[in-house]
Amino acid sequence: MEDLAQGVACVEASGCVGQCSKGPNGMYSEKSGAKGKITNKLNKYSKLTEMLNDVIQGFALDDLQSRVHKIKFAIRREENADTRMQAIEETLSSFDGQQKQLHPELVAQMLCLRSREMMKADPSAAYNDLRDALILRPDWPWAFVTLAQVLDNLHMPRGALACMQKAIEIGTGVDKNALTRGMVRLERKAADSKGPDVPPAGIEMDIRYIKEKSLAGGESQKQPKDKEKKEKGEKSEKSDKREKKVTKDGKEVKASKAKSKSKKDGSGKKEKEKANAEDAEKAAKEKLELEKANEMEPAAEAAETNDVPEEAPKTRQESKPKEEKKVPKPASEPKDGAENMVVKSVEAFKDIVMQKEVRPKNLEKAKSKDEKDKKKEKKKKKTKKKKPEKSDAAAGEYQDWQLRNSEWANHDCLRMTFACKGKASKSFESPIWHIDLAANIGEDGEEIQRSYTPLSNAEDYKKGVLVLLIKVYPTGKMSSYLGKMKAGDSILVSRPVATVDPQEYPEGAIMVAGGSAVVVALQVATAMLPQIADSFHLYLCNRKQPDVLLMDEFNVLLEAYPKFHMTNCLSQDQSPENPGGRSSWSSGRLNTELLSGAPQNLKVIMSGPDPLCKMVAQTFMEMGKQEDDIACLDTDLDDLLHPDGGEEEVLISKMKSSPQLPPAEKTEEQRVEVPRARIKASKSQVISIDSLVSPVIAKPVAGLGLFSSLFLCGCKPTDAFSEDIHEDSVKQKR
Ligand SMILES: Cc1cc2nc3c(=O)[nH]c(=O)nc-3n(C[C@H](O)[C@H](O)[C@H](O)COP(=O)(O)OP(=O)(O)OC[C@H]3O[C@@H](n4cnc5c(N)ncnc54)[C@H](O)[C@@H]3O)c2cc1C
Repeated sequence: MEDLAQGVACVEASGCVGQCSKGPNGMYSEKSGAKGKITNKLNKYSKLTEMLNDVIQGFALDDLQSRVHKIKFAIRREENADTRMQAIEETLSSFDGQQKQLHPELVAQMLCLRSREMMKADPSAAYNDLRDALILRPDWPWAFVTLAQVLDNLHMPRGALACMQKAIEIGTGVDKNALTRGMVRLERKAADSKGPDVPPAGIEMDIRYIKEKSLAGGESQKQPKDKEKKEKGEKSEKSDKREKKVTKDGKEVKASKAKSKSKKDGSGKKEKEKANAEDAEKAAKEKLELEKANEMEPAAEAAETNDVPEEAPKTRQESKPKEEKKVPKPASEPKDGAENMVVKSVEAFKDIVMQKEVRPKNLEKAKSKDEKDKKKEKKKKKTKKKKPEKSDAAAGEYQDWQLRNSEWANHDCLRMTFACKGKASKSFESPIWHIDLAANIGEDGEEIQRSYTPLSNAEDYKKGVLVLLIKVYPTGKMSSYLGKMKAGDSILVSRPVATVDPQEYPEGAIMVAGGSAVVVALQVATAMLPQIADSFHLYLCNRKQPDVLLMDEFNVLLEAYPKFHMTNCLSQDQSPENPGGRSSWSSGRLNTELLSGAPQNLKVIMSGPDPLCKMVAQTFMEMGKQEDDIACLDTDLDDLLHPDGGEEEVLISKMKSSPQLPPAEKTEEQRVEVPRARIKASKSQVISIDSLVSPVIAKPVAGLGLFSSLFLCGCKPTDAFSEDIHEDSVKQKR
């Protein structure tokens, strides 16, 4: 979304918009922070562009942008790594010069995608791609986030931290809370490493902002200088060695001399020289942009010798001819129209970069003003002798909760009790709610988030108590991690998040729950039963009798509410002989006959493994229900019912037959100053308006006030619950 909105809107992360079952959702509002128009099910490229069209007047993409964004959408969802890489390479090589000049952001985005593919196998290539992406888009937070991952993989936590800081500082299009959590882990790593980062061979730390922080710190703070000196010595030795070339007669000479010799020999062809000159001009300009935009390490040796050392920052322009600074500027002597145009667009791009460069300074000013204001505020508070309010999790942050106790509720379900280490949030948006748990798991410390519906209630949460019932899957990332937690261990817990809005079910509902979704079912039933006009029908699906949990609680509700009907389905077991209570029991899988027993005017809520939810949705649709009448809490219903998706999914294969991207439609003259909206996407994001040059649209955006906001709720329903038969086919969706 952020890529699509570039130039017209900044996308920022925020909290949930409370419609998880219909997510991913997008929300646009006129005032930052206030809730506004929500668009549901933003799970297709076409739906994203539809929403932007809808809320941002004047939003438009040219053919090239549309095509590349569709390809990116498809690449991100493609499971086969080779296919992804092929599509990326094809797209990158299909950009022509004009397209690159007109849409540098698209090239940067593709480079970033490629670096993600290569970060494990070839981190130095991944680094170089990101470096090139940052030449094209120096203020793109996502490139810094990706660079952080690359440096983290290279065991360079300080450099990674600097990248994360930069991404947070720029702030658009990233989930700052998630990044802050990532920083905690990196800080730990940096503390453990006790010294400056050590860049491995092949990584030239040439982005000064990152380099300074990466090579500083710890006990060895003094070392970097010596080390740098030493490195520099080694470097010039190295570059000296590299400069040496072997002439025909077998003598080693300095490369520059070798070149002038070849010139004297008359071996250099005129065309080659011209091409070299163009390359050199381009490379010099790009290097200049990067130095300015990212405070790149100036190539000291080059300044001295007028040569660009071979180990100078590598763009994919490959090698740079040594005489580049002596080359007459093509700009002053345009040979033909096309050449002139390219030079012009380079200049135009430079202007854009320079303009963007101004932003951080403005930000700095704003920041120092902010700091002054904060200081004033603090002073005021001091004089009033008021303690500063401790922040809670209401803003969407996670808090540390400590495991106090855990016990097995049956053969695979753990009942876990947590206590909040700080002050727990008191803001609840719905009586049907859940929390998200987040933890860095596995060797890579990958951040995993999963949703869980507490057994304990809202009042308990406010007091800082949380009881969860967790079904532990041996192959499940989060559940097996939880299974290994010991009393005293901590985990990050989100503020309460709305799961469904009971107001949308005034008559009642039909609910189908598989396995551990029993907790969700109990909460939904408890919240809905007192207020519904008709009835509530629960189908609880398990494999065997010992899997069935919380029947005491359900029996209490069955006693209290005659409008509550419950059917227990045991797919691999007989019904119990004397189950007690009002619930009915059925042996065998849930089927059409059982489902048709519920009143067909009621809407459906499902939670469980994908195959179960898919079967239930299809059955109800055959009975005449619309997709809108069915909510799936775990997986996007559209994905379940139409797994082959839309046009973007077949785009990668189509690309092979027509790899050439369409010609760019707009010239740089068509770029105009437009107000920049601010988008909020969630796990959500806010749009604010700055004035930036937009490469996206030709018309100024009208009608957006200074605080216009668009929230994008990424509350993508997570994977399914266990319903016996389907366990292995459940795919992680989050
Ligand atoms: C609103 C909401 C509330 C939820 N509340 C609870 C709750 O109270 N208690 C609870 O235990 N879970 C709950 N879940 C499910 C939970 O979020 C996770 O999906 C679940 O714990 C599995 O995550 P994992 O990381 O362990 O498994 P993953 O790493 O995501 O999955 C890896 C493998 O584990 C197995 N597996 C994982 N999940 C399932 C499944 N659901 N059914 C069958 N096999 C599976 C599969 O073999 C799968 O391939 C809830 C989900 C939502 C959306």
